[in-house]
Amino acid sequence: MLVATDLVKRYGTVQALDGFTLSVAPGEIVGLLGHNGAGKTTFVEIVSNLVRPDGGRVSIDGKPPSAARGEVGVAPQHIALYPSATVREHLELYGRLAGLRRAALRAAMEELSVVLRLTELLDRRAGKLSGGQQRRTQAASALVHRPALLLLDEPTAGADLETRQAMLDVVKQRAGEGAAVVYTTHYLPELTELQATIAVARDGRIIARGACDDLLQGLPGEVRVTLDDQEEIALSTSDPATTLIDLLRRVDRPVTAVDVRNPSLDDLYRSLAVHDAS
Ligand SMILES: Nc1ncnc2c1ncn2[C@@H]1O[C@H](COP(=O)(O)OP(=O)(O)OP(=O)(O)O)[C@@H](O)[C@H]1O
Repeated sequence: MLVATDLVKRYGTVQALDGFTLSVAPGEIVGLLGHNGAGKTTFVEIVSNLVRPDGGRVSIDGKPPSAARGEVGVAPQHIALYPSATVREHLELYGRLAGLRRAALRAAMEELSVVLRLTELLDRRAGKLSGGQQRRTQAASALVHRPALLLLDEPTAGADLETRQAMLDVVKQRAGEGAAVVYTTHYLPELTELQATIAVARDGRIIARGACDDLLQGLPGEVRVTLDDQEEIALSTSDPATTLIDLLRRVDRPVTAVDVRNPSLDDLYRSLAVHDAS
């Protein structure tokens, strides 16, 4: 669905993208990770036709971004709503811009209002909504025309639990219906919940890409055993089960608690030394 190859983008002396390559299949959710400044937003802006690359190619269902705008839904990182327009007016505007009319527009608005918990807010002005309510309105505006490609740039930044869950639900639903999704986030557990594949960006390119389980293979997990006098033994291991059995054989005091932690996305992130560079 989305194929981006060797994208290059410079801003003066800053190399925002430096050979950024990423493909997303229909129905796939790609969790795009990376430190601040890694190039994630620049990539999203190029695919949404807001920014022109200096080099490389983007194909959306075989078309360049300029010819594929109707197939793309974008929820930018920063809130971009019209403060004096209501939630309903936003949905109508974005739906109409994408060619939806009358019954089809009403049905799309109603469905999204339910799933993004906006029904009670439809006649409120966007400028008067809370941050989470604005996030949901922004996502609804991106989704109303059922785009085949969804670009969600940190859609849950600053969101409370209800907003986060609504966002995850709608993303799963749309991917289940065949949409390709690029989902940038710094909250790694969301990607596990979304069963996303992972792409890690660093310095303007993708340095790791694949299924979560494959990327985690071989990374160390942790085994933690607490003894009766509260002493704790913690071992880093790539084979937690065997390490635990060995450890339990060796300790000669009563064990009061055992904790086995398999490698997580946090460990992957750390192993790639992806630190917040801001
Ligand atoms: N319009 C611009 N003008 C100048 N520099 C820019 C512009 N947009 C992005 N950059 C620079 O390009 C680099 C990549 O920025 P980008 O916003 O793509 O990173 P990001 O991975 O989305 O970061 P974050 O996680 O903070 O959102 C950064 O060094 C940034 O300062």
